[in-house]
Amino acid sequence: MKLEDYRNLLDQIDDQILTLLQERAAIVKRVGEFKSRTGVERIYAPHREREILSRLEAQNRGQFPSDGLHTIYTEIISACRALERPLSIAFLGPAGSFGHAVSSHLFGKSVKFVAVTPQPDIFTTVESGRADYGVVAIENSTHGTVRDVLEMFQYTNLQICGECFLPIKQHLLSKSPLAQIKKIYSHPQAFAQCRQWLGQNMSGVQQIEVSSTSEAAKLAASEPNTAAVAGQLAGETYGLSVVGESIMDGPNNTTRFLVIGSHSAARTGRDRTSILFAVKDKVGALWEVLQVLKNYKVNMSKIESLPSHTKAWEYVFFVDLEGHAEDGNVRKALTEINELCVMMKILGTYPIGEQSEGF
Ligand SMILES: O=C(O)C(=O)C[C@]1(C(=O)O)C=C[C@@H](O)C=C1
Repeated sequence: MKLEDYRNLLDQIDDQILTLLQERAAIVKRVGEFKSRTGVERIYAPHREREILSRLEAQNRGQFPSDGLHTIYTEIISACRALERPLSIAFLGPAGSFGHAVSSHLFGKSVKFVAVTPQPDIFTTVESGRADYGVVAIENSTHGTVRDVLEMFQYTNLQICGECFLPIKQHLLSKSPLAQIKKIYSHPQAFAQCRQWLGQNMSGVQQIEVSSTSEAAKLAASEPNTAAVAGQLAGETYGLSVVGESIMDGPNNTTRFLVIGSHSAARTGRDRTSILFAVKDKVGALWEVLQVLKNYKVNMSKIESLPSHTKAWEYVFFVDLEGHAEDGNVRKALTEINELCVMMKILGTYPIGEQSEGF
């Protein structure tokens, strides 16, 4: 066959793909009409999106590049979802942050992005309806919990409806050569993730903490002889070069992000449930709660204590459990924990996050 013949075949395939995309779009519009008529489900159905992506990835068996399939399908669903109603997503701004990268990985490009600073304000942005969903960083594998985000869960009625694990690569970005850098901007978490490299290679250079890595990149782009510790997307967004590549101390530096909105997700079979509770002031109170989880064979993947903010030295516990809140064993365990505790709140039940490709 000649090159032209192959190209003719590709044209025919592309025509078929286009016809199918048009048919898909028409059906999704009807799904949107059905949802608004009946009110059965929200436009964004994270469990359903996960089901589609998992099914196609399993069926593909690597015949089409797996990352490519994920990206294409995220964008197909994003464009179709926008036909029902375009969604707005709040992330830690300005543009180019890791939160921005995760938001577009999860929701695709056919959404309106709303840049918000600092992270706790993402909660108020969603609560007030200025955005439909928010994406917040909750913990990092090297540096631990993002406390100001965790604390917000004590006060909000928003629900967690998704999560995503993002391998984070921090770089030293600048318009100037390394030897001329006098000041480095970054978010405190990013500085903490790169402490060793900065100590060895940039000792004596002033470090200035700012509200996000993308803000740091924006500042470094506007001032000579400055640099930012930030990710690749921030560097590309503000036209900075990589003068120190992958400078993080831990090789598997990963951040966990949560999606918050007005609802949780339905069951997928691989789910997580986050709860917050306060125990009674008595011997063994926390042990009793953990015993309930053991009895119902519910695996706990995280526990973190926070000051209760109502009384000095009183604590609330933030716990992640494996399973959906409607799974029999989880439901029974939650009922018993609720009876044992002074307060218990389900923060959300949602599909276990996948590890997204690094940015
Ligand atoms: O199945 C639905 O609920 C849809 O609205 C359709 C669709 C899709 O494009 O397949 C779009 C948005 C939802 O988040 C999930 C899936």
